[in-house]
Amino acid sequence: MVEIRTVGVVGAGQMGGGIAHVAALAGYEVALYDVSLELATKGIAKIAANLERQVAGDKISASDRDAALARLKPADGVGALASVDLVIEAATEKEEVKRRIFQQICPILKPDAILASNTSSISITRLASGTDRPERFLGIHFMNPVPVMKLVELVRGIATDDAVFEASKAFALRLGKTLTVSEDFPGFIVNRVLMPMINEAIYTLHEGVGTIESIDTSMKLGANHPMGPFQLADFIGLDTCLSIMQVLHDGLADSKYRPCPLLVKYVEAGWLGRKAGRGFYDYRGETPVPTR
Ligand SMILES: CC(=O)CC(=O)SCCNC(=O)CCNC(=O)[C@H](O)C(C)(C)COP(=O)(O)OP(=O)(O)OC[C@H]1O[C@@H](n2cnc3c(N)ncnc32)[C@H](O)[C@@H]1OP(=O)(O)O
Ligand SMILES: NC(=O)C1=CN([C@@H]2O[C@H](COP(=O)(O)OP(=O)(O)OC[C@H]3O[C@@H](n4cnc5c(N)ncnc54)[C@H](OP(=O)(O)O)[C@@H]3O)[C@@H](O)[C@H]2O)C=CC1
Repeated sequence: MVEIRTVGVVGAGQMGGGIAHVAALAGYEVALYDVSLELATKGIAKIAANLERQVAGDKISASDRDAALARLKPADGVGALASVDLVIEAATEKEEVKRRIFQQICPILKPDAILASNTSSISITRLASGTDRPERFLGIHFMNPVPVMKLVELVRGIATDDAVFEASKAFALRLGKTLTVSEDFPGFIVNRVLMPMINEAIYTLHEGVGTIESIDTSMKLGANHPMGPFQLADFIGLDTCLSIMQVLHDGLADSKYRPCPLLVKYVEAGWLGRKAGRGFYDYRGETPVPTR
């Protein structure tokens, strides 16, 4: 069986940071790579703050935190990925961005390194075909926030080796996650179900059926969701939500997946949700205020 000891994470945003966080806590040496050393270093500072939250909440000890931080290194260039056993790509949900990253890193990786994508929706088989290692490529899809959410969806491409799949399974189990396996179709399981719900909430707003607050309250108190659909969309990132809807719409060729024009407008405005300070809510004040 292939053994994973060291991990590289590409993309130091909310998901890459979360993946690096849980991998370091589980004992893996982790290199965190982004377009600049500055962004990778910023990502590690965010992880330190989230580890601190877990110490404050008695979820981990101060020595667990220190040990995890000692295992995390910001990468100064792709060379830092040359010795890792597993790379998890968690960059922006755009196929061309991911393809460019794979072209850039594949020549540097060990020939037997496993390459995984945390994509929310894009075909694993298609991404794999743009690499030098379709047999050693798969989807390892974490949920946000990674340190809190229990699920990891595993997705094999048409060519994924059994040994690679088993090693990835063992890795995710060592992180304490519960696994589901999805076939490689647009949005896999979670986003095939979740994202049309969020998109429908946006249509419900767009058509004037309810306000942002009334729709969020309805779904929290009426369906027991921990966050309303607008809070959740802002949390995920509206650019990511739109990209996922576009993958569902293109890949399944059914008009029921058409992205709501209001979602498109928010993304075009750069109102991408919490990470941008504004989305369906404005986060720049003391408390979030609905933007319509
Ligand atoms: C788009 C995709 O491809 C797939 C996806 O991920 S879809 C999105 C899936 N995620 C969801 O649906 C999240 C839904 N929301 C929730 O479950 C909850 O609102 C939440 C867990 C995010 C926050 O819960 P909350 O009770 O409102 O907030 P809060 O009290 O601040 O946090 C709960 C706990 O999580 C911890 N936490 C939250 N974010 C954290 C982070 N990034 N790192 C570490 N710990 C974190 C907090 O420290 C807190 O721990 P304690 O209970 O020990 O204090
Ligand atoms: N948000 C969510 O709830 C979830 C997202 N995902 C998936 O995880 C992936 C990342 O999402 P998320 O973390 O939310 O997005 P973010 O926007 O928070 O982070 C993406 C990161 O990737 C970086 N990046 C962009 N291009 C490159 C590149 N060429 N090389 C290295 N890094 C790059 C971005 O840098 P810069 O800011 O400079 O562009 C940014 O730091 C996506 O595929 C998404 O679909 C999966 C599960 C849940």
